Amino acid sequence: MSDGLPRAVLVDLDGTLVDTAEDIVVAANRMLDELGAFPLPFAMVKGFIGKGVPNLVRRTLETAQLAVDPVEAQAVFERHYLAVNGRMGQVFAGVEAGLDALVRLGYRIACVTNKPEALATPLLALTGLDTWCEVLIGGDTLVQMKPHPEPLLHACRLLGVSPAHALLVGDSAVDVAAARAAGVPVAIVRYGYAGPDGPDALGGDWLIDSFEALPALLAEHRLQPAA
Ligand SMILES: O=C(O)COP(=O)(O)O
Ligand SMILES: [Mg+2]
Repeated sequence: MSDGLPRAVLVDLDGTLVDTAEDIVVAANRMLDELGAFPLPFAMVKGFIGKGVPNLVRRTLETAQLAVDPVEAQAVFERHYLAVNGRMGQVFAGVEAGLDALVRLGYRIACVTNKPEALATPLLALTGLDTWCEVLIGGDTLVQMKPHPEPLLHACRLLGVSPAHALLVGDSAVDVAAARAAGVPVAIVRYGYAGPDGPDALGGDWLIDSFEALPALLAEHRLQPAA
């Protein structure tokens, strides 16, 4: 039963909306090449995605045993990433149809990602996902990024929705931790970048195979849009 409050769906980007791993790994390996190191295997760099670009660059440098300034290396990574951003990245099956159904039902959508704004904004535009996402909180929009609760709380404030009346859809332990700290229910996609133990081990409230499952899940749990 609806109490007339507006409802929102907060969505993660990498591994949830878009399969960005190939673009990210290419950019990381071009950074290593420019800095004079050999490339790292795809699965290894993919495992560094989810805790923001500074963490990904730091772990890539450590693994390649490169002693260079991480801030300078990050600038190199971001230059290469901007050049390939969205080239190989694919929107996961069901995302567009699921988001479209949610918006038609009256849900408001915010993208809450640890990807910096300068990379997330063009990716949402290139993929057309900005059609449905009315708010973007990037990894550098605020002082804190996920797993801190503030990006989720800030998105809720911008959409005028209480955290308990929002839902986060994500793919990683960082998403679950941020959601728990913010008091936002969380659904985990089975197809994302969950890490070695898989999505079942993350402890989300629900596991979904596709965004197309969201309208029914939200209705069942009474996270309904305003009447
Ligand atoms: O940039 C990252 O590390 C991952 O970003 P995400 O929060 O969209 O998964
Ligand atoms: Mg993610």
